[in-house]
Amino acid sequence: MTLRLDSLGQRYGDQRVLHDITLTVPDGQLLCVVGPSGCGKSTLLRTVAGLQPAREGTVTVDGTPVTGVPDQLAVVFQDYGRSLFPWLTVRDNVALPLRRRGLARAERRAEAERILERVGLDGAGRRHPWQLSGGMQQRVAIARALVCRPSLLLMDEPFGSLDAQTREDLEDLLLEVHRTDGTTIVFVTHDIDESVYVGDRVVVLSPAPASRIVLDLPVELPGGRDQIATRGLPEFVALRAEVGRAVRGS
Ligand SMILES: Nc1ncnc2c1ncn2[C@@H]1O[C@H](COP(=O)(O)OP(=O)(O)OP(=O)(O)O)[C@@H](O)[C@H]1O
Repeated sequence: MTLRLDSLGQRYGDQRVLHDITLTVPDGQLLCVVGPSGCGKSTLLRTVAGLQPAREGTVTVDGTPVTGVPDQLAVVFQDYGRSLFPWLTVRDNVALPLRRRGLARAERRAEAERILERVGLDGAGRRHPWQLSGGMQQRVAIARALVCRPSLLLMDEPFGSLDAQTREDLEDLLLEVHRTDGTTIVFVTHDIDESVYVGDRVVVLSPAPASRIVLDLPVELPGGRDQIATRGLPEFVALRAEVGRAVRGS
């Protein structure tokens, strides 16, 4: 799916949050959005998700203006603990979005198990979210987002509160999903290293108020991504420095 923002502006009352954001995310691109706290990253995602109407400008998905939650869209939030239903098993949490598809219960469960295996949670389907670690819960949230095979995936600081090892594992899981499914992904993070590691492209927003795009950087790195080797590449270090300078405004 191709996502297009055209002169997008957002405000809350008198507070101008986003200003003149123009951006095209081609089908299958993994775009990272980085910016200081409060610059409007979550607001941007909520607008793309159709949860909040654009105050200025337009958002289109495959040429159609977004007026409500687009079909084929899935969202993963940072706050995985609150996004899962504690009274449902892991498998039923993951299967929930399939209800709208009219699949029979057995089919929903089989599909949920298949996705759980893909995110490395085979065997956890009968447990409840509160019986899992934070990293496992976030895998469940990712599985639930993937179960409907979305064409557009929005992720709002999804790994922000995880320990470093779990975070790296989930970054690699995301890259694997992106490689095999070709999903268009908008990934919000405040972590500069993470943006360069997972992104095909990094967009940096200026500080509040009236945040705008101050850097739009393609990420071209040789070879496949590897947590140790990639982060040591001179190209990676140079891109990280460029994003860092843009975030700091210098
Ligand atoms: N529903 C709302 N009503 C009023 N103001 C809001 C609302 N949501 C966000 N804001 C304000 O808009 C600005 C941008 O918020 P937003 O959450 O989009 O930023 P962010 O870049 O995602 O921040 P962070 O990195 O801290 O999560 C902030 O000043 C915030 O207080």
